[in-house]
This record gives sequence, structure tokens and C-alpha cells, in this order.
Amino acid sequence: MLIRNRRLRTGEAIRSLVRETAITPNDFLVPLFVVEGKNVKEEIASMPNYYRYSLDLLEKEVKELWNLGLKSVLLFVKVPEKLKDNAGTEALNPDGLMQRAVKTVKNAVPEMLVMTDVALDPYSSFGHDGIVADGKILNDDSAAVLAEMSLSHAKAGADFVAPSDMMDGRIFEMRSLLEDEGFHDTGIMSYSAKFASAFYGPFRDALDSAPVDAKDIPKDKKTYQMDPANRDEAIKETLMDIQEGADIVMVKPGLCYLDIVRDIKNAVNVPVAVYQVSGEYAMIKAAAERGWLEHDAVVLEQLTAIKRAGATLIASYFAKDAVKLIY
Ligand SMILES: NCC(=O)CCC(=O)O
Ligand SMILES: [Mg+2]
Repeated sequence: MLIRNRRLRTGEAIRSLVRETAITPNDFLVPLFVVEGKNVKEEIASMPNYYRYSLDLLEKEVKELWNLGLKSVLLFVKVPEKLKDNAGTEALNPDGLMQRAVKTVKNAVPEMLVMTDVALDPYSSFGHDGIVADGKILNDDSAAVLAEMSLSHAKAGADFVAPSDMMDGRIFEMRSLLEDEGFHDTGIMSYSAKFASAFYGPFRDALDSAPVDAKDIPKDKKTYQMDPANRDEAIKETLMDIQEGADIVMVKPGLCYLDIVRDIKNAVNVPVAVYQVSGEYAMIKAAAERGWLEHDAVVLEQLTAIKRAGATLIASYFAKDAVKLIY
């Protein structure tokens, strides 16, 4: 035998020397959940060790992230029930929770990159990402509100807006409005290939944003999010968003869609984000709690696999755990 592959695996020094993929703090975008109130740090029931923060504690949290080398956050807000409607009215409030959260982060750590979630579901009395009428989600009317929402976030100081809604043409609407209003440097990270996944359950608990069960309200998001069975369509969606002005594209969820991540990585020349979603987080936490999986090893293995598949950056609830494990 002349070729012995195991020579490159004989010890940690040689293994690390020839390792093809490394995860670093630069890879992460940290999702943060924000609530109204003071001194609130609420654990999310289906996401052990993950919290919703009021603005005062958000400030503390982002300082801690920065000190760990985590330089980018993605903000989500839990909107009080009484402010929800079918038009996204509160989403455009210049003094709304998201707009204040952006300012809070920028005040606490000015260099922190702030991305904001753009979709109506946290603001929707029906739990949908767009406006509902006659049992349907209105595409163009929703895209118009989402563009206004992006502008509002940009005015509050967001560096990037991150539309997670999957309406057609919304990147064009957003980019056009941002350009018209002079926000040339506000970036767009598009959730370009977002699948109608069953792995979002814990997130909907976190924000209380699941579709409501009522007459004439679509019970799921399958008319706008993608069919998990489709690969070619993911490429089409992604290429269209790039043409419409997306700076960063995204595949979501992560683990079940790594084949799509690799295809997209090979097809595009913009950064590819991957969202390791709440259900992926919850599965690891639950199995580790029972002693069925080794938490830290599984976390690092999954994150490494996501990066190996082609992710330029990873939105992950494990970001803090991961950077502590790497160093
Ligand atoms: N726009 C964000 C989601 O839809 C869900 C994310 C998650 O499940 O972590
Ligand atoms: Mg699309």
C-alpha cells in the first residue's frame, strides 16, 4: 500500500494542519429576541438557555457579544397583542420596538452590525408574513408595506434589512425605495430560499407569531414559503433576488437543506447565509438534556457542516456557545 489516508489523521497537530473548514467568530450572525418592559430576561420555553430581552438588558447582551468577538446581530421583536393588525401598522411606527431596539444596539456598541427582520408575522393579528384577504396572502400590497418597513428600519439606523417573508418582488420594492430615499448603503440580506419547514415551531413560540386557526385564514405558510421538495426553484428564487438587488442571499433552514446551500454557493457570486433555525436548536438541546447526544460536539459538528456546505455566514442560536468552544 503506497497511499494511506490515515497518515493525515495520526494526531491533532496534523489533523488541524490539513483541516479544510474552520468556524470562527466572524462566521456568526446572532439572532436576538426583544420585548417591551424593563429588566426582562425571559427564557423561551422550547429554546432552553435562549432569551427574550427588554431594551435595557439587550444593551448588556450586545456588549457581551461584542466582547466575545461576535460583531453582527439580527433583531426580532415580540409585539404586544393589542398592537397587531392586518396591515403592519405598528411595523412602521418610528418609535416602535424594533426601531428603538436598533438605536439601543447602536448606542451600546456603535460598530456592531445591525440587521433587522422584515416580515409582518410578529405584527400580524393572523400570524402571517403579509396582508390577508379572502383567505389569501396579498403579494404586492404586502411587498409595498415591507418596503416601507425596511425604510423605517434604515431610518432608525439598521445596517441591513433582512426580509424573511418570501413575497415575490419584495427585494425590488425595498431596494428601489431605499435608493429613492438616499439609503444607498443600507444592505439587503434576502431570505431568498426559505422553505415551508416544520422546524420553525420554537421560534413562533418565542415571538407568539404562529398563524392563527380561524376561518378564511391560511393555516400555514405554504403559499409563500418554498416546498421542501424543490431544488431548482431555490436557485431560481435566489438568482431573482440577486437581480433585484439582494446583497446577501439565504437558505433556511440549515441542516436539512445543505444540498441546496452547496448548489447555491456554486451558482452565485454573493455571500450565502444559512439560518440554523429554532427547531434545529431545540432538537440538540432536548437530546443533550436527556444525555442522548453530546451537546458541544454536536453543535460544532453541525456548524462545521453548514460552513463546509458553502455558508459564508451562519445565523445561529448557538453562536455564543460556539465561540466559547472554539477558543
Ligand atoms: N423569520 C424567522 C423564522 O421564520 C423562523 C426562524 C427560526 O425558526 O429560528
Ligand atoms: Mg422570491
